[in-house]
Amino acid sequence: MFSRTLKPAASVTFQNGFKNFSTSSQNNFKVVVAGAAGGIGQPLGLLLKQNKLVTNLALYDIAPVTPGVAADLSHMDTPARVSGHKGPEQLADAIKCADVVVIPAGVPRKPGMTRDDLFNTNASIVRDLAACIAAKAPKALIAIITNPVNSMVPIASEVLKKAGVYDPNRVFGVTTLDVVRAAAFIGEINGVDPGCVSIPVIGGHSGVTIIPVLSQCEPAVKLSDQSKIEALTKRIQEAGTEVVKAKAGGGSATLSMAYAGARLVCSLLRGLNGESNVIECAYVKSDLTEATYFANPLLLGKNGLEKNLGFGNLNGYEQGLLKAAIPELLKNIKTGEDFAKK
Ligand SMILES: NC(=O)C1=CN([C@@H]2O[C@H](COP(=O)(O)OP(=O)(O)OC[C@H]3O[C@@H](n4cnc5c(N)ncnc54)[C@H](O)[C@@H]3O)[C@@H](O)[C@H]2O)C=CC1
Ligand SMILES: O=C([O-])CC(=O)C(=O)O
Repeated sequence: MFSRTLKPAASVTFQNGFKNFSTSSQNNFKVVVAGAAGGIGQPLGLLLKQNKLVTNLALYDIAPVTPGVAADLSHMDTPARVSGHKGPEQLADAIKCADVVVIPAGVPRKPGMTRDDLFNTNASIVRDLAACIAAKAPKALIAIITNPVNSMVPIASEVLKKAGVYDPNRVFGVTTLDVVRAAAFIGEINGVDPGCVSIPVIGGHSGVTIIPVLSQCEPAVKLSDQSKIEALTKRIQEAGTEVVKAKAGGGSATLSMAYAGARLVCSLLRGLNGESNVIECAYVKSDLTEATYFANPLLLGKNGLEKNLGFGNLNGYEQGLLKAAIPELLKNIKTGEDFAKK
């Protein structure tokens, strides 16, 4: 559907379509949504049920409505077979033989909270899900939506390490919404279809760790004034809070997140399916900076992360953003690792 070029970090095609699948598709992937009954989980299930690469869609949640969500989606006339799994005793069945597990399980923010305020509740949820994935589907690609993403990815990674099945190429923190938002805002500024905007967003997924690399945007952002570039950067960094405030206690972004999550899962499946030049930004184990996890454009393939494409040249302003992000990322990563090692 969309075709993008990401430069200078990569000069390959960047695609986010849900429907443009190669005719040689393997078409038999099992995708698990853990947290499937929630604000993100339900529309994410709706989008994944329409993905022709998904033949088996397993919906897991602890909420009583879970079998109902599965029954509801199963009436759609698309090929994916839907199963519902409610509660920890049905988790192993949901996870077994998964190709991709996407995790939106956990509590969202209310106004006045930071993503870090969610850590205490969400850390054990992600730890326990990761432990089950390690046992039942150790080769699955894991896409973590749950906040704080910057700490949840290190937790899942440590759990997989302890179980002896860690593969850094298979664990992704979902930062796709930052990319989607940046493209939406720039599309509006430039007066173009946001689907034609290619913009890498690097770093992590909270406040100052979200670094839109506006100097690499294609087409170029039509803002000449540095103060406007800074205001746009700030808006992208604080876009989650913008939604939290607008929902006034009713949670955080769900629909745009489901859209972004479905895009990443689709790209992971296209990579698994052998398609070439599939590129997405995500937060992964990294040695590009001092931070041991970092988000930037990645080439996806049959084993998950095929090649880390780096982040190319940053201008002076962006270098300053990176400098501000690193201490925060280091702190978030340590919090996650310390929790998992307890
Ligand atoms: N990475 C990103 O860009 C974004 C991340 N988020 C995060 O996604 C998470 C989910 O947000 P919403 O869907 O709005 O929340 P929600 O409260 O609507 O849904 C969460 C779901 O998780 C389920 N759940 C809780 N504990 C569970 C467990 N142990 N196993 C399985 N399911 C469990 C709940 O029953 C509920 O159905 C939050 O942590 C939020 O901050 C939200 C937006 C963007
Ligand atoms: O802001 C939040 O809490 C949810 C989130 O991560 C986002 O919308 O980017």
